[in-house]
Amino acid sequence: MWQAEHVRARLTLLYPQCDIKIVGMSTKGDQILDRTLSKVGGKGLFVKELEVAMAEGRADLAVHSLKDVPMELPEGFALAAVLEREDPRDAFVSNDYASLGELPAGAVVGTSSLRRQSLIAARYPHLVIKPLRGNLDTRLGKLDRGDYAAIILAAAGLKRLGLPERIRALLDPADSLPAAGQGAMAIEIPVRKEAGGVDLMALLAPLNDEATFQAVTAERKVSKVFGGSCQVPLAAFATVENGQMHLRAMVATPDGARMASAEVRGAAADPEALGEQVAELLRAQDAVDILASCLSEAAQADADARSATLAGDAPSSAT
Ligand SMILES: NCc1[nH]cc(CCC(=O)O)c1CC(=O)O
Repeated sequence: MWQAEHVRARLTLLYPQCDIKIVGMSTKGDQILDRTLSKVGGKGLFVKELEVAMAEGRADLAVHSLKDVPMELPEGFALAAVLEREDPRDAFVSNDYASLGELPAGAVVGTSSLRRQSLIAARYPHLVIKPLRGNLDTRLGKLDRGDYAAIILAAAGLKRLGLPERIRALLDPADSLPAAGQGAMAIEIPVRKEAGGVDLMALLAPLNDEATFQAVTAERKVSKVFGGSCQVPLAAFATVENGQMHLRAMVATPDGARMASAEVRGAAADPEALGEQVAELLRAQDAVDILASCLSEAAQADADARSATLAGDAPSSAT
């Protein structure tokens, strides 16, 4: 809702004659909270209902966290703008500790992101990672209740909601490489064919931030090359300065035991090529094999859960 309000405010400044209404919606990704996103089926969960509303003409555009937008949009939809990025980093949030490095052996860290899980497991094998889902208030509530010693959240969400003081430390991208698109908002529109309608793409173009657009295009390319799912730990993060891009990416197993990482620099004007290059470097480090082992592990975990249920055990829950 904050993001939708933000886009409305920006559009109202540009087009004061427009009356912009917000249609608040809750999506599957908001509703299913007892499973990690990778188990609910991943990307698309925060997006589908909004696309249905646009297809039915109940909405003209949708505002998303780009991180939750699938790499390939369904036929008939397009991204019209990517707004200037908020802080893309992961944030360490705790009431008792100032950083991951301070946490004692056995301390419980909350995150449901496979990417964050594998990065923490690789660097801090003495910590225990437990799932954590829900909106920001729910997650902070669980931390405050003492369920976790610390939790990892996107800094962008905390900053947008006016809670920057909850951030005890910002994780250096060199240690905790952000997810593709993290911290960026995107506007999705239906590509309507009928003549005489307004050209939404052109109307929204002034909200697009070119450097952010280039960075996230490269990041999303890497993700797309490796299947674009959030069933696997994958990070891709680009910065753009003076037309030059620095793109870093990583794939790993959830336990952090196997990891491939690579970086490239080049002209920001050709983000897809840089995405391809970094993907090529990752492939040379067995990225495909690493990801295949993640997927077979996930399939095995699902099969185990199913047979446990069949055997009469309580279904496993992620609380
Ligand atoms: N569904 C998870 C999600 N999608 C976008 C954000 C944060 C905001 C952003 O990255 O723009 C979050 C929460 C988190 O990672 O803590």
